Amino acid sequence: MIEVRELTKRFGDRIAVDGISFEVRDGCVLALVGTSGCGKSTTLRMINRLVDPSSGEVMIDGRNALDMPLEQLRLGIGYVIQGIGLFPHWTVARNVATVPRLMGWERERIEARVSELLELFQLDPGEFAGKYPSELSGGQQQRVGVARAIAAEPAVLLMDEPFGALDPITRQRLQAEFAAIQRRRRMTVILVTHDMDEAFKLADTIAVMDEGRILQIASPEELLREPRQGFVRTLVGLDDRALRILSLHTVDEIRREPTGRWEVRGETLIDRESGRAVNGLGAGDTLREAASRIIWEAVETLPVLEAGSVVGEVRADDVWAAGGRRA
Ligand SMILES: Nc1ncnc2c1ncn2[C@@H]1O[C@H](COP(=O)(O)OP(=O)(O)OP(=O)(O)O)[C@@H](O)[C@H]1O
Repeated sequence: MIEVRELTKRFGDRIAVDGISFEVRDGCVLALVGTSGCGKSTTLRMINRLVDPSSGEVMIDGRNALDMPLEQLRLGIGYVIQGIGLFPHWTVARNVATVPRLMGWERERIEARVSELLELFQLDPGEFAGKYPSELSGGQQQRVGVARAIAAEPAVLLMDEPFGALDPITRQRLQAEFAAIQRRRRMTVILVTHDMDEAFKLADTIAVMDEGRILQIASPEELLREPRQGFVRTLVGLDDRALRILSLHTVDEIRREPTGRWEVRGETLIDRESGRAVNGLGAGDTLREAASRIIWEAVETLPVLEAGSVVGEVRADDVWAAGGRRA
């Protein structure tokens, strides 16, 4: 658990962070979002004490981070920075092994961990372990940066624009990989981003910052349904909010029992009512994907498939209701 209380940073006359308070519960992801210069990075850097707070407190698992020996604090916190920050003269393996080495892990354990992480991030250890950062693409470097930050399984992970400066496809892939790892490892994460979609995708809670203050801190859905101020409304993008709300929910949440209208013929699924072949939805698909498919196929109902058999169906009305204003 991370607790930040009345944290303030002044640079000369300028207040970069202005008395902010928040908590991140164990295993949760908090996203700090806001426009450039609003104090996101400074907030993050005060937590691992790369920046000294002017006033306020940071508590990590009930201990005051400002009183902890610096090395002990930093070794317990994974940190992914803007622009990657890999050591250029070290191989990928050595970069990933940085913190485990500092912690004095046995050699075999380090090697096993490095291989495990490279595989997790789809970097074949045989091919990549011995390469240098300059021999990698931007996306590969970014993966190594994230692998390095989580190598020693830190309880706390701070990420500053970890997927910035990537093409949209690579960014989405990395976000999905990170989400899958986070589901398994349950680290306590603070993610700085100016990309609202990234925040909606990865965070349990979003804090919207402006001029050093937190304007609103809420779950993604609450922020979309009840943005408190003009700036939050602009940032959240009200025009897209129905679709964004749909992307927070899965087919599994609204699926009904299947009726007898679906017939499996070999590899093909037939809707007996229309006589047309249809593609089923997966239980884990988002309602945004379901909505898109319903519109594209111009149908009222789509089947939900699991391992080739129909396990449910989704009705268009239920999808529209999930994305709409609640009565
Ligand atoms: N070392 C420093 N000395 C003086 N001013 C600083 C320093 N670091 C940050 N600032 C100022 O503090 C304010 C907040 O900066 P910060 O980097 O935290 O913003 P940010 O929201 O992370 O922005 P970005 O998304 O552009 O990185 C800015 O006005 C910045 O110019």
